[in-house]
Amino acid sequence: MSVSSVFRSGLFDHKVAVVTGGGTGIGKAICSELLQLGCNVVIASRKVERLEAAAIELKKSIPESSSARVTPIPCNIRNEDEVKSLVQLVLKQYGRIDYLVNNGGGQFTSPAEHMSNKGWKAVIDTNLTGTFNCCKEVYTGWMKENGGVILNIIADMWKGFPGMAHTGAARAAVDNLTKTLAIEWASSGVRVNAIAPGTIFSRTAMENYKDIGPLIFQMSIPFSPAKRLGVPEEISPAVCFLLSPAASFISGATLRVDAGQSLYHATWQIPDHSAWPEAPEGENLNALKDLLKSKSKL
Ligand SMILES: CCC/C=C/C(=O)SCCNC(=O)CCNC(=O)[C@H](O)C(C)(C)COP(=O)([O-])OP(=O)([O-])OC[C@H]1O[C@@H](n2cnc3c(N)ncnc32)[C@H](O)[C@@H]1OP(=O)([O-])[O-]
Ligand SMILES: NC(=O)C1=CN([C@@H]2O[C@H](COP(=O)(O)OP(=O)(O)OC[C@H]3O[C@@H](n4cnc5c(N)ncnc54)[C@H](OP(=O)(O)O)[C@@H]3O)[C@@H](O)[C@H]2O)C=CC1
Repeated sequence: MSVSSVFRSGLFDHKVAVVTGGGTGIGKAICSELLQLGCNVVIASRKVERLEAAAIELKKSIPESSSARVTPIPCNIRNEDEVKSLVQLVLKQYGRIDYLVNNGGGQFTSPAEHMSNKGWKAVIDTNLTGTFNCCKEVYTGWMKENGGVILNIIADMWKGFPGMAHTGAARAAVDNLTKTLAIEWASSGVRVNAIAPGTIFSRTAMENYKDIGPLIFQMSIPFSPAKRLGVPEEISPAVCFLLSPAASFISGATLRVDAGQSLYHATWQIPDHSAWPEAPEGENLNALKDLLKSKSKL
């Protein structure tokens, strides 16, 4: 199927997408684009007022000719019962769930040694267990019999995630979960993929880090090969592509949408130290010592 025939207004007419964290940042950009393509969108997250305000704003994305609707449903993805009731409510209201976008998530910054057990669990429960809860309920409630597409938003954790060990571990696990579910659920006609964004600026993402938020995002700029931050509107097109029939042969894949950030150097600074064990004695170490001596003379 050619791209030009797929990406037109009405591509997702009468389809239904559930987007967790759909009221802010990346999630909101995804919902805006899906609505423009005719998709009905359910936005689900914890903060009711913010969710309802976002739904009102998102309605403006709906073309006049479209019958698409946006519905806010409060849900904490960490809570299995709340996820079950989310899926039941969507099926009652819309009768189908074609797409699930697991975008809701996040973390706080902390060196691993200072992370409390509660903080660790909060991040693992949100990003890993929350994603699993949503996948499982949407699959058993609808996609097992009817097919569909699942898209998991993960992160740039390819070189570990110093300063955010909990989220690095959770997102790597979701990368693996994506592959497992792509195979287990293939026979139901369900495709499962992931997107790993680079550093993506939005006001809400920055505010999550309170006072250090502006610094975290500013300091990331030199670490991007693009020498700028991404914005949510640079993630949503990739999401729509992977949900669309243009990606009908893509499953179990993780697409890095990061301007090459994951291939470039990392922000974590390792201070100079002499804590590492000495290299083994021998001609190579001697040659290395000679090299360092001659370097120090320069
Ligand atoms: C930078 C570039 C990359 C950007 C990537 C992005 O994702 S940007 C998008 C970013 N967007 C998001 O991240 C949005 C969503 N993120 C969130 O809602 C939170 O980050 C959450 C996932 C930790 C859940 O939090 P919650 O309050 O619902 O959870 P809770 O009440 O169940 O347990 C909380 C426990 O966690 C701990 N703890 C929490 N904060 C801190 C901290 N600052 N300091 C230290 N510790 C902290 C603490 O132990 C606390 O327990 P306590 O000591 O209070 O008894
Ligand atoms: N911005 C970036 O640089 C990057 C972001 N990401 C990931 O992309 C996703 C979107 O982040 P972004 O838009 O940038 O930041 P935001 O902080 O704007 O979005 C996070 C969203 O997740 C929702 N959320 C958090 N916890 C839960 C929960 N327990 N149940 C339901 N919803 C929840 C929040 O809504 P509410 O508070 O109402 O629950 C919010 O809408 C997140 O998973 C994030 O970690 C990954 C890599 C980089």
